[in-house]
Parts: sequence; C-alpha cells; structure tokens
Amino acid sequence: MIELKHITQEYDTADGKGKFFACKDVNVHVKPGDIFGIIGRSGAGKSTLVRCINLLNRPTSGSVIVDGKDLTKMSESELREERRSIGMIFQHFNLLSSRTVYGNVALPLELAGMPKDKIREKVMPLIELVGLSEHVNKYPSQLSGGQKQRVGIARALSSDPKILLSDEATSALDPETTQATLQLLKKINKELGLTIVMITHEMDVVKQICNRVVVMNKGVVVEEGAVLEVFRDPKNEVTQAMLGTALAARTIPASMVERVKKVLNTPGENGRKNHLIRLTFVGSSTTEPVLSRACSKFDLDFNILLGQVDEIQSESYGTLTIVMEGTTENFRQALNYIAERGVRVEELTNVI
Ligand SMILES: Nc1ncnc2c1ncn2[C@@H]1O[C@H](COP(=O)(O)OP(=O)(O)OP(=O)(O)O)[C@@H](O)[C@H]1O
Repeated sequence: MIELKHITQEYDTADGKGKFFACKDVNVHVKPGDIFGIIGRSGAGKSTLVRCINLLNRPTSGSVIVDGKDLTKMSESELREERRSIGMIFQHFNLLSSRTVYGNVALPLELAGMPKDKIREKVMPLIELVGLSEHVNKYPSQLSGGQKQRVGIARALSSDPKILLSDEATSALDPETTQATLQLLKKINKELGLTIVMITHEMDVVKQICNRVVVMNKGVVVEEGAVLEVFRDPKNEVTQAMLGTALAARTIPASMVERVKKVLNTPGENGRKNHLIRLTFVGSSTTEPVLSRACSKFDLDFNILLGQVDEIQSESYGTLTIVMEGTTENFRQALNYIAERGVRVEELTNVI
C-alpha cells in the first residue's frame, strides 16, 4: 500500500556549513488495512517521514510508492489528485474557527467543486460516524478537544481517502478522550477498511491500536515489527526506554534485590537449587496453567516475585519473574516443557 524506499531528508545545519539528516535511508512498508505506528522521541524524524507519504515534505532522495504509483515522479496536478486519497489529522486539529462543524467537514468538498446537495449527502453521515450530530452547527470554540479532533477526522474522511495519516492526533487530549479517539480510529480502520499511519511518542497508543510499528531515533529506523513481537522482545535500547512502564514489571526493584540474591545462594535439600527465571506469555498461553503443570510434573516449587498481564491487539500478554526450586535436571526439563508450550523462558543470571 505504502512503500517508502531509501528516504533521506537533508537540511543545512544552522550555521550553513554542514548537513543534517532528519531522515536517513529509511525504508518502510505499510500493508493495506494496517494501523501502522511510527514512534520515537522528539526530533527523531517522525513528522518528516510521515509528511513524505503525501509529499507535504519532498524528500531529498528516495521514492514514495502509494498503491504502486511513485508520487515523487508525478506532476503537480497528478499529485493533487493523488493527495485526495490520503487524509491527514493533526495534533492541534487545524480547524477553521470561522466555520461550523459542518462547514469544516464540507470545506475540502467545496474546494473540489462538489454541488451543495451532494456535499450535504456526504457530510451528514460523516458527522454522524464521528458522533457529532448534535453539534453540527457549533463553532470550534464551542467544542472540547476530543470533539475538535472528531471534526478533523470527519474532514479527513470527506474525500474518501484510502489512507489516513495521523500526526500526534491524541497528544493534546486527556487520557479518556485519547481512548475514545483511538477507538474511533480503530472503528474507521475496520468499517471503512482505511489504512492508518500514525505518529506518536506514546507506546500506549501503539499498544492499543497499531498492528505494526517502527521505532525511529535520530533519523533512522532502529527497530520494526509486529507490535506484539516488539513488546515481547524489544531489542533496541531506544525501544526499551520508550516501553518504560510496560517493562517496569521486568525489573526487580532495588528493595528486593538483596533478598532475592540470598534466596538464590541458599541451596535447598537433596541437591535442589533456586533459579531465577522470567516467563513471557503471549496469547492463549496466558490462559493455560503451563507453569503449575510443569512444576507438578517435574517436582518443582515456585515463588512469584513480579508479574504483569496486559492486553495488546486484543491478545493477552504478560511477564512473570519467579524463583524456581528443584533439581537441576528437573529444572532444565521444566524449562523445555514450558518453552514447548509457546511461553518464552529466560534464565536470569543477574538479579539486577
Ligand atoms: N525545515 C526544516 N529545516 C531544518 N531542520 C528541520 C526542518 N524540519 C525539521 N527539522 C529538524 O529535523 C529533525 C526531525 O524533525 P521532525 O519534526 O521530523 O521530528 P519528530 O520526530 O516528528 O519530532 P516531534 O515529535 O518533536 O515533532 C528535528 O531535529 C528538526 O529540528
């Protein structure tokens, strides 16, 4: 659906003596129906990259292929036409304060020269879709932030786009309104089959609605993959830092470290030893009693130190850090048994 190939965006440095890369050789492939997240810290190059998709930003080099067509090779008039199939929503909504909800949603259609009665036929269902039927004649100043963003979404949908670009669309909203807006985007993705590319600096947003994600840092992609995979096994340190609280349940708090060390260094009876392990469960493995079955089968005991269960893409996902006690042979067999049932097992050699 969208292929960004070798995208590089170069700027002159402030002193005019050198070059600065906002994006450097970035390759991204978005499939039809994806809700695709682009995440990174401030200045990572996210906006630059996403604005290349509709050529609001023309890259210094690289190609932008949308539905098989290379936008960088198009004439201005071809590009204008193509841009109609790519809607965009913004952090600060970008509504016209002098126009009502109806007037804002109708604007792109008026500019395209659509007759008034056709515009009405088009606009009213969109306003209903985003839940603003009661506010149709209100001005932006009479709306909440969440309602303004809904107007932005309806306006973006007015030209029947195939793709919706979202540039930090929920960053100015409170958590509850963010939830409602994300649910609306998910509904649009599902019901209208719209492909969505969203920039955010919040992993929570990615976790809730994206199916794939790229992590950017200093103009380059440092990690990419299915959201569940990236959360389960974040490889890059930027990703790990951005996951923040989601990973907190993996780190043994300082107050527990000494106690855990002592337990690990104290052998049990009959050659039994204590081992520190972390289990990561995804999907159906969270509902099966894999751990208790392994422990009874191989005569092991366990003590839970830390745990968290969460939901990503309607799939359960969790981590559990435990101390397991048993003979070394039984312990090894139990780890194999657990791993064979789709649970990721890591033996932690360092408590910290
Ligand atoms: N027109 C420009 N001229 C020079 N530098 C620019 C220009 N546009 C962006 N930059 C720089 O490119 C880098 C990437 O900016 P970009 O806005 O893409 O980052 P971002 O990840 O979207 O960050 P934020 O979340 O803060 O918007 C930043 O260092 C920014 O200052």
